[in-house]
Amino acid sequence: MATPMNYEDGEKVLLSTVLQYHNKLANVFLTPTQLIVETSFKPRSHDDTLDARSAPSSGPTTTVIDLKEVFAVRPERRVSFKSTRFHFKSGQKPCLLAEEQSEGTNAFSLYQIKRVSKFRWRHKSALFVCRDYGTCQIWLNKIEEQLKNPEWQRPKRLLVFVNPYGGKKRAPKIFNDKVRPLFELAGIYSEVIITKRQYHARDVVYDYDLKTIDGLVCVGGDGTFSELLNGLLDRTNSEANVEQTFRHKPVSPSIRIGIIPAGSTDAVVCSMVGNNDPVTSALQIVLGDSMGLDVTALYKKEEFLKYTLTMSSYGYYGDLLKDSENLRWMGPQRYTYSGAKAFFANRAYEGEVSFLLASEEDSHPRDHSICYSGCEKCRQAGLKSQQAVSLRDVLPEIDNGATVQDGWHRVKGRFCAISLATMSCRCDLAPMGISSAAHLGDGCMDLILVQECSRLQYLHHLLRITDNKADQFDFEYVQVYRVKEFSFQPMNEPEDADEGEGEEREGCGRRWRQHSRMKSKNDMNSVWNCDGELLEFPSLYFQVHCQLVKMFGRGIEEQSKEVTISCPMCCGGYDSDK
Ligand SMILES: Nc1ncnc2c1ncn2[C@@H]1O[C@H](COP(=O)(O)OP(=O)(O)OP(=O)(O)O)[C@@H](O)[C@H]1O
Repeated sequence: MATPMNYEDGEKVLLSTVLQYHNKLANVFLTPTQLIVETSFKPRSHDDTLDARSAPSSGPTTTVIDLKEVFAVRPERRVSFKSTRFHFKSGQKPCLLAEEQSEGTNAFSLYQIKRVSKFRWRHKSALFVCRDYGTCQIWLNKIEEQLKNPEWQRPKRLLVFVNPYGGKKRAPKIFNDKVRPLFELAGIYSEVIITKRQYHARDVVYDYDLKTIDGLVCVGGDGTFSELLNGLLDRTNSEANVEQTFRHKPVSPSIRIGIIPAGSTDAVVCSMVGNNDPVTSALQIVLGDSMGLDVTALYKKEEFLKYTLTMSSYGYYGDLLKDSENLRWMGPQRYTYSGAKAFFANRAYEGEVSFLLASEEDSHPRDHSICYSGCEKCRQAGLKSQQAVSLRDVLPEIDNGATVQDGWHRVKGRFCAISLATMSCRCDLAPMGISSAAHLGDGCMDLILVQECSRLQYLHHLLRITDNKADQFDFEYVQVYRVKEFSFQPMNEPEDADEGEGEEREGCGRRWRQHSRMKSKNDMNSVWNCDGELLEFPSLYFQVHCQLVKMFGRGIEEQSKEVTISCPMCCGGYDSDK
């Protein structure tokens, strides 16, 4: 075994030996963050076990494996050097081959992610063969040690909720076939709870001993995630003695949440990853990447109702959801069907919207800046929010008939749709999202107002949402603002609202209730669709909180990076697609 030294880039070399890598001999170096494989066989002076004259004369290839993208190292069955395809001339075999008789395994595999297509990840393995058992053990131990780098915050124990009811009811199969094997390979222990009813995940999270786990994972849709998030935030606030009163300051939970998409819309995952591929999401959890996600607190007038994450919408999307609730048997197709019905009804609702604009430096919904992994806007916003800097002082001029008072802007009118997007809300039907330039962690919401218009005009707007290159806001009857707070007052306030039957439970300063049963008795009004939950009370107030929750994930990668092991030899590696 060679003595420690520095590699060419200055990184400390922890181990260096000649190993066999994809049937070729290679100088292999382990640093704290990389495994460097030099397959041009030029033995270094530190390795005296090789006969330099025996080096094959293939061209030089250096492969750098980023350990941040390696999630497991595992011993393999012993590999006989004789069975490998060396073509050394007689008398030129390197002397390490003579040690093949020793006991125990002499081979290990390194499991790392690979990018197979836009935003989709899979994993592959690379086999390394050592001269003997002892060398193999040293490599295994040293690599395992590096993979435990505390900065990478990789989870070891997870509490997983699997919703067998949402989407196409495939969550249990997705978890067992695609996710569990990856977690096991990465050495993650997961306690699995199959949800048995609505709010099951929320109730468990409220009481579970969270100190025993490194993260929460839900296998389901946006609704399942919303329940989990609400349970966690309620609990965190309660433990910090924060009453969830009007415009309260919620406390950020220390535990992270991951989502494996298995719902109908999966807008959170699509907005965070770029697709709703369960394997990609599982691999992002395994790697332990973290990112902050904005959360919006929702109030019925001044009474706190819940936290939302994706989109809250009144009018078209509210009517659509209300109609689709009785059509769950249709699966995700119900949204297309109910969407068509709501479109032909072409209703507009009267009311007044009030909003507090984000400051100019927070950017604009039409600035075409997509929130990619490592987004600078979100990074800056996260820093500002930590420093508790108020961004409400600078308010730009706005047009479209809005009046300004006390920093609040007000627009009265009749609206086909009023939507608030806390994130871009990508999904199959809206590949770039409801608001493509919305950010995941900038502490802002995009407010989209579609004034009363004809069916044809509304269709133009809707079609542009499905077109990933078009600007869905470029119409005189559509206005879009980046806001921090928002409220809606219908012109015909319902006098009486049925507070609903069903489950109630004391939460910190509020009563958990099946909000969907709150019924407005006024047909002049629409309903709110908040994260896919129906709220039949029109007067709502929203306030966004910058990066309130920490998620497992890294955001949408701007462009497919090169495959980490970029040499022809790795093509024979194990492919998780197989
Ligand atoms: N065993 C169960 N039986 C009935 N409902 C359940 C059960 N487990 C969970 N639920 C409820 O199912 C609801 C819908 O789940 P989920 O949001 O995951 O799927 P979805 O609505 O199809 O997807 P999306 O929200 O992405 O459109 C959740 O609100 C959850 O409370």
